[in-house]
Formats: sequence, C-alpha cells, structure tokens
Amino acid sequence: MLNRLVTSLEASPMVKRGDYNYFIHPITDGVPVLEPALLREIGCAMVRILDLEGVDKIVAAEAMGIHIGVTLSLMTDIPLVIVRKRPYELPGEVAIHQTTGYSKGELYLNGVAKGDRVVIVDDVCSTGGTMRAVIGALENIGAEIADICVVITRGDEDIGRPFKTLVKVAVAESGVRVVDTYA
Ligand SMILES: O=P(O)(O)OC[C@H]1O[C@H](OP(=O)(O)OP(=O)(O)O)[C@H](O)[C@@H]1O
Ligand code: HPA
Repeated sequence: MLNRLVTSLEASPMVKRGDYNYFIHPITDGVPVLEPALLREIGCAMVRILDLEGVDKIVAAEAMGIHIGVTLSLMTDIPLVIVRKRPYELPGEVAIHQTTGYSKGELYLNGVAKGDRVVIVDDVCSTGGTMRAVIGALENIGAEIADICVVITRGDEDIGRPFKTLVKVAVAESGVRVVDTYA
C-alpha cells in the first residue's frame, strides 16, 4: 500500500548535518522531484488512519509540512493553517520556539482559536522538537487536538501524546531502512 514511499525512502541519498545523519527525500525536502502519485499514496493513507471526525482545521508547519497539509486539505475539504517561519504580527499570533536535531528557529501560529478541533500533520518526526512545540502552542490556545500524523518517524522520542505515522525508519550513515508501515 505504501510501496512508493517505502521504495523511495530506501533509495534516499544521505548527507551529514554536523553529527546528524540526514536523509534527502522528496517528501522531506522537495528534491529532486515530488511525484503526484507519491503524494496521493500518502494522502489516501492519512485519510484512512486519521480521526477526522468534526475537525475544523489541519495544522502543518512550514516548509515541509505544507504539501502534506495541502494534500490532506484537498482530499477532505478541511481548511489548512500553515505555521510560518516568519511573523505577521496579526492579533493573537503565537510565537513558537522550535528545536530540531540540526537547527533552532522560531515558528508563528495564526488562525487557530480556542475550541477549534485540529489535526496536526508533518513530513517527519525525528527528535520530536517541532511537534512538541506546535502541540504546546495549540494547547495554550485551548485548541482540541483530535489527532496527529507524520509521514515518517525516525526516532523514538516522546511528544507527550500518542501520534500516528505511516512508516517508521532506521537511519544510519549508510542509508534508510523502513522498519514498519502502519497504513
Ligand atoms: O522532530 P524534529 O527533530 O523537530 O524534526 C522534524 C522537523 O524537521 C523538519 O523541519 P525543518 O525545521 O528542518 O524545516 P523544513 O520543513 O523547512 O525543512 C521537518 O519538516 C519537521 O518539521
Ligand atoms: O533526516 C532528515 N531528512 C529530512 N528531513 C528531516 N527532518 C528531520 N530529520 C530529517
């Protein structure tokens, strides 16, 4: 069912970002080219496993959560909120500090109100730093997180609540191995 995702992940080129073994893949980097059939495969799998009952908004972080969020939004007609890397200073904007395995930065959340029922999607969860930061901001606003799905999980980090993933991978300097699939 996730044949395209599994095959392409296991063919990922590897680079070092400091000590971090970083795999390069169309879903997580947009390069070299993102095939519509792969996005459809992922969108269909997410629709199958996510709890979308009564969901008002899909929340996805810039940059590489965007195409995942767009795919799910087009398939479900649920509006999309993009957590941006630059501020807009709109009333109620929430600044979020993000730490990943290889970077630190700020994210800015607009467009989610107290009581909104949301799902969070992203391309990958590694240290869980990004997901923990986004969850914390949504909880502070008083949004209800109905469900979470990341396409690829590459670590065992605790993000403070259960979440769904399409594939779990083991990453080494030599490459990516898909350990499990969940859709
Ligand atoms: O679990 P973590 O260690 O937080 O890593 C996962 C995050 O890292 C990547 O984002 P990044 O901030 O690198 O930006 P990008 O989406 O612009 O590539 C990815 O899109 C996730 O959001
Ligand atoms: O290894 C990775 N590759 C692409 N994106 C990522 N985001 C966190 N880790 C990775």
